Amino acid sequence: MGAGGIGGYVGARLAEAGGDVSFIARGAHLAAMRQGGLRIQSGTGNVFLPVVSASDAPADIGPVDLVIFVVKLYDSEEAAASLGPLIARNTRVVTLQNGIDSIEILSRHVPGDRVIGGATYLSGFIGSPGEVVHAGGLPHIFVGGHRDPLIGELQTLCDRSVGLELKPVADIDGVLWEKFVTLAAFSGGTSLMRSGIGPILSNPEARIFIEQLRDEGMAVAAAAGHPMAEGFEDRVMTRWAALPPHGKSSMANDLERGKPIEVAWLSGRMHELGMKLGVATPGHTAVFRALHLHAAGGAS
Ligand SMILES: NC(=O)C1=CN([C@@H]2O[C@H](COP(=O)(O)OP(=O)(O)OC[C@H]3O[C@@H](n4cnc5c(N)ncnc54)[C@H](OP(=O)(O)O)[C@@H]3O)[C@@H](O)[C@H]2O)C=CC1
Ligand SMILES: CC(C)(CO)C(=O)C(=O)O
Repeated sequence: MGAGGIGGYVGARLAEAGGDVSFIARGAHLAAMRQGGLRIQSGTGNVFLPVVSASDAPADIGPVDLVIFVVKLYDSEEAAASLGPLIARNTRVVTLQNGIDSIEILSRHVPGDRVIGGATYLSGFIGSPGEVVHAGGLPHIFVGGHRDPLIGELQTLCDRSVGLELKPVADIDGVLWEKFVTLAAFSGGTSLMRSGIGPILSNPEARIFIEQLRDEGMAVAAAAGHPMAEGFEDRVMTRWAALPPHGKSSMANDLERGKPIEVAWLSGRMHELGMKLGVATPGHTAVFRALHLHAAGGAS
């Protein structure tokens, strides 16, 4: 559901590994996929699927074993409400969306015990209709449901794939919070400073700002009962260093293209939690307020 930067990439890799994958997309991207298939440009090997099952109507596809839910957060409510025709008695819905709100949103539309949280450090975007660019990042996809046989089947498929490393975990909440803190800093920093991560880390003032965002996120997470585990700062650096110097967050890419942005669920959520929990978040509050102007896309 949402065959974009992440959904298009992950779906194509699963199809390449032999999975039976249908893509839910819309607009020019859907039209191009129907006409000419789906192309993935990737440093770990390009993919071309000349014929794909793709539709904007879940009813055209019908019940499936697993839905991978990767629309933007601002499209979640509508997309989740449309999932009905895909859901059978044993269907699982795995969300790889950023932030900490996705499971709750999905659980308003799908029975909560079918919803499985997840997070990925892959990076991708739609380069042109029908083409997804894999921009690097780490290939890891963390998911809950570590004892679920369906996740076991997904694991088998990912093990056969190129470039997808599925990691089922017992504590998905911890993973989601760690991704949230890491990403809120990365997205806020690369969006507000309009720069890739390389120049930010090598400029002393810019680096202080992105590290401040990281530290504010850590303080908020701790106050919310989700302290970052030992070695967090090192893991953040490893993730940021895995991206090319010009690598930006998906939010920064969307901002540049005049698309709506997920700031309310990232720096905005940090700001809101900070107010509620009594944690100062001057950096995230500044990002949220400054980018609020562009939250709905359009104007630049
Ligand atoms: N991109 C990345 O590198 C990463 C993204 N994420 C997270 O994954 C999620 C998805 O991001 P990303 O892959 O970048 O998103 P994209 O915008 O690239 O892809 C989402 C696609 O879903 C389509 N879509 C939305 N709603 C519907 C619908 N109801 N029916 C059919 N198609 C629909 C969108 O169409 P349209 O374009 O017309 O809106 C778009 O093509 C976000 O929460 C993001 O934060 C997580 C890790 C990395
Ligand atoms: C930083 C990244 C690519 C994960 O590595 C991401 O989650 C995003 O840009 O939204």
